[in-house]
Amino acid sequence: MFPQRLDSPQAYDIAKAMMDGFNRHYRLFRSESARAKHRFETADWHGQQRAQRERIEFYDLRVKECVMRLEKEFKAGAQPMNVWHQVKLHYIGLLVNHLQPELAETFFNSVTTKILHRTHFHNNFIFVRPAVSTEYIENDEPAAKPTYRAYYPTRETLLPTIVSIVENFNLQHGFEDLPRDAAYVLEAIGERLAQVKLRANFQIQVLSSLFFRNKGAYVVGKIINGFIELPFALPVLHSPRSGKLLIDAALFGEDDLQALFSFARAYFMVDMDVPSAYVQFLRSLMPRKPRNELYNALGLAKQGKTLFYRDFLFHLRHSTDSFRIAPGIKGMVMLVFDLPSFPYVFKLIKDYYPLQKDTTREQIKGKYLLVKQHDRVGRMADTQEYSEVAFPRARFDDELIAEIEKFAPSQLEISDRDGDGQVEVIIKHLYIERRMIPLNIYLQEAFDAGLDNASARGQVEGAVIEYGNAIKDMVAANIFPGDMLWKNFGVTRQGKVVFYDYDEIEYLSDCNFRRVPTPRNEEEEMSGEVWYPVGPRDVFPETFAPFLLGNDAVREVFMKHHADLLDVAFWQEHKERIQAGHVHDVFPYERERRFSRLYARSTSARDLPVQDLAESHLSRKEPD
Ligand SMILES: Nc1ncnc2c1ncn2[C@@H]1O[C@H](COP(=O)(O)OP(=O)(O)OP(=O)(O)O)[C@@H](O)[C@H]1O
Repeated sequence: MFPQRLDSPQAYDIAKAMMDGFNRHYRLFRSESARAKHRFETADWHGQQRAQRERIEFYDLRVKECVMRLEKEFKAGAQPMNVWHQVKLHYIGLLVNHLQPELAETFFNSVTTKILHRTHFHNNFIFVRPAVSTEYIENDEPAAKPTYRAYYPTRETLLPTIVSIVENFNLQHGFEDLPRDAAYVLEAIGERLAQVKLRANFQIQVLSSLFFRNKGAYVVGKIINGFIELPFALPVLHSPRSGKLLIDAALFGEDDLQALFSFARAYFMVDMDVPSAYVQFLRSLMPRKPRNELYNALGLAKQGKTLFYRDFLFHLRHSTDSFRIAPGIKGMVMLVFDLPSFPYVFKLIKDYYPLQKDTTREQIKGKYLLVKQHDRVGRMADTQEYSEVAFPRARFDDELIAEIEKFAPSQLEISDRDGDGQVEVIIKHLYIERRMIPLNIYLQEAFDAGLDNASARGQVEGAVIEYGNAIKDMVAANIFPGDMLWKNFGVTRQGKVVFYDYDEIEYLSDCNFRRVPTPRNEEEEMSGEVWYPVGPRDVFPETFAPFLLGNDAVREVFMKHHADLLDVAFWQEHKERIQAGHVHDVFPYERERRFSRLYARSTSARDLPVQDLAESHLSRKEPD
């Protein structure tokens, strides 16, 4: 029970020190995100990638600092429960006019659980649910930017409005030809508005900060007319020709936006006063995207993790199915399980691996961390790392328990640790990621349907093309997946192929791509074994074929679209380009969507023949 009197002389000071710790964290996080604009303006791509990587570490560093301060100044761990209750009440008081209360609550939880030991009883001390609302928060200071701005164009003023939307971001680097690009955007919008009556509330709402990632900056907003809302994003890039800025494409609708904000991409850098207001706005553009993934996409991963866990507990209460071993071929190093009614998988590192997997728990964790910090280019699933996760024992099927007892006993505790009468399965360390359809299962479904069936053939063709594209995107981003078997890739809701098996991943620049040497004698030639010496990072692309291309239909599509993946020169050239310092372009939309493909850059969009514009309408959507 909470005390009715706040009589501890130290409680306020502890709460205040904790709040100072959070404020320092958010100040540093925000200024690093805000500097993305300058890095974009000056085309400092290596700097942008470094900052994206380093910012991920900020949170844990600040939590550690804060724990140390509380221990040193207040002997926080030795304070009685009564004082901790008061600390929480004071902290809630400090949250009332805070602009990031939900993040500050999560920070409180992180610090408190480090100081006090995690038990059910201590749920009283942390924020299991938010105590302070995030609705309608705005920074009222005169110099503060609003979360979004509204523009009220007419049909006649749409073009200058688009120009001023972009100019208002005040980018300190000139555009190649902004009126030209605005005309392209206008064409794209015009197609959607042509037959529509403009209503009294016709407006364009645009988030006040740009979204930066890699070599791009994105304007994000929505067009509102009557009861219709149309989400859009405009990618701004540096032109490879002139070095000046240009709007590269116009993305519209929920699917385009989902692809931009995909869990398989790196996090954005956005200068935000009130992150919850950004999340609320983004949620109105993508209502089916869980809030935890939006926080993740904004680089606020700890908040993402907190929300995910709350959603998960809520889902557990409102479902009755059981955790089971995930469908597909079992992993050699990872033990994977899922809950059928819930769209995520849970992965734990096994205690034992077969001989061919020469690795350790620490090395595997290192590979997962590498992926987290690297640009995932839409091709590598993001994972959230959890420790000491408790599940109700009654919801685990016995086969799964037996599997964990056999392969990962060090990770398993089955007990009523918190003494509430409910036996729990407690897993020491887990990764959680989005569930996909394993590519081998996806292909098998098509084979089972019979390849004389056009849709099954299309499924194989699409999957094999996407598989090769996924590898090529990773290669461009300096990632060699290591194990490229079909089973290590998954297919997302929108048909995109994404990699998820990270234990053998390497930087491409660390690999040696080699040809298989010519045998020197008959004995070598006839040998069924590898007779030539192989170094730990040697890769022989011509040997991929037997593992991948056993099926004729698959082989035909693969050889038509991706035969270069079997050629050592392909890999070597990419390695050299990366070593020369080239930073790849990542387009979170199909290349056909680029204005440079749709329209000849030199002509004004208004001069284009009508069918060219109509074609742009037909271009395929980028799947997520
Ligand atoms: N995100 C996911 N969605 C759906 N199924 C998954 C996912 N991740 C893993 N799986 C399933 O679990 C299996 C093992 O996962 P994973 O490939 O990560 O383990 P591994 O031990 O690293 O594999 P390997 O033995 O190839 O090294 C996969 O083959 C797949 O069937």
